[in-house]
Amino acid sequence: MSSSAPALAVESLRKDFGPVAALDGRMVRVLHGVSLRAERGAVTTILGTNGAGKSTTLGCAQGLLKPDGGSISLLGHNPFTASSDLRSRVGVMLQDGGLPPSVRPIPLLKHVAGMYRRPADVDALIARLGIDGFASTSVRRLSGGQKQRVALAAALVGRPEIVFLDEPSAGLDPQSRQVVFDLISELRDAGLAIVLTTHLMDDAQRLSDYVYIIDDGRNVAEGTVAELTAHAETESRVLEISTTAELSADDLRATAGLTLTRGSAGHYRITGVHTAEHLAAATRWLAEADVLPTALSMQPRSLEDVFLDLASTKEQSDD
Ligand SMILES: Nc1ncnc2c1ncn2[C@@H]1O[C@H](COP(=O)(O)OP(=O)(O)OP(=O)(O)O)[C@@H](O)[C@H]1O
Repeated sequence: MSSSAPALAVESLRKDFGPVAALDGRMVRVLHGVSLRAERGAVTTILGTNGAGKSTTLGCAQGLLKPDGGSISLLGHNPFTASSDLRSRVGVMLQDGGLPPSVRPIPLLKHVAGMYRRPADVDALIARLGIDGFASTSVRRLSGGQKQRVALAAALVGRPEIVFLDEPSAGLDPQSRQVVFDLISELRDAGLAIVLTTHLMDDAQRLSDYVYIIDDGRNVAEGTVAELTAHAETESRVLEISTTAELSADDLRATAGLTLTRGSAGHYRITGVHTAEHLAAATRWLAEADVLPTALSMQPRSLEDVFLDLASTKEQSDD
């Protein structure tokens, strides 16, 4: 990562909303001091469960919401008071696209490009993202994945120095997803600061140079993917199980601190396997349930496991 000033520096950010009628007209604090940095030439990912405060943090970082405390530097400026000059150096891709429904994608992108002093090569971007394949369809009639590609192109067309991407691969088929991943990697290598929010842990694990996990408006963990999973790797494994039998998380809960989660159909994961005795307890539990799996395998923990652990720790402490 670059040693120069970060493209985005958020320090001890606080944000209140309200007054909230359901709280007798009181204000509600949703950010309690979030801090993060996004470097140039890096993908910085913000992970958090629904309602953790990701959108609020990014709304403040983009100058759309006024913070109630802390500080934000976006390309060296306060985004809430900065001039439109700063906006032209920042790209934003929203989850719902925010695109006008009645226009066709190519005139739209050319129009957006016309608003910038030194736009990207629009035709190259259109070809790269396969937008010419649905050029005659108005935005209203595009599929979710097609809209995503147009929204990504619109965020990049001004050749921003920092770009905010909200779920950039949502709704994309595997081929388009790969195109988007390759483009993000190239832009990162060219020095762009990329701030990513996603619920897709595979995306986060594959793309991120640095990850912040926030929960309930606070930082709970940060590091590279390797740092976040390495410590876990030496301490714990995941037992992956394939079976046609129905396994119940409730039945396992009392067993040696093991946790069962259901993945895709017929696939389960048991986390909390720290020792050989834990593994024996897990297989004993399967035997007692008279389940002979079609496949069993031990895996290192993924970013998703780290994230789920942090989220479940929070749920337990809320009980
Ligand atoms: N205008 C508002 N008034 C009151 N509360 C709000 C407002 N906007 C957001 N909140 C609350 O702030 C908290 C954080 O919301 P935020 O949208 O930032 O979460 P998020 O991490 O982006 O969630 P998601 O993954 O669901 O998009 C939530 O509890 C939400 O209900």
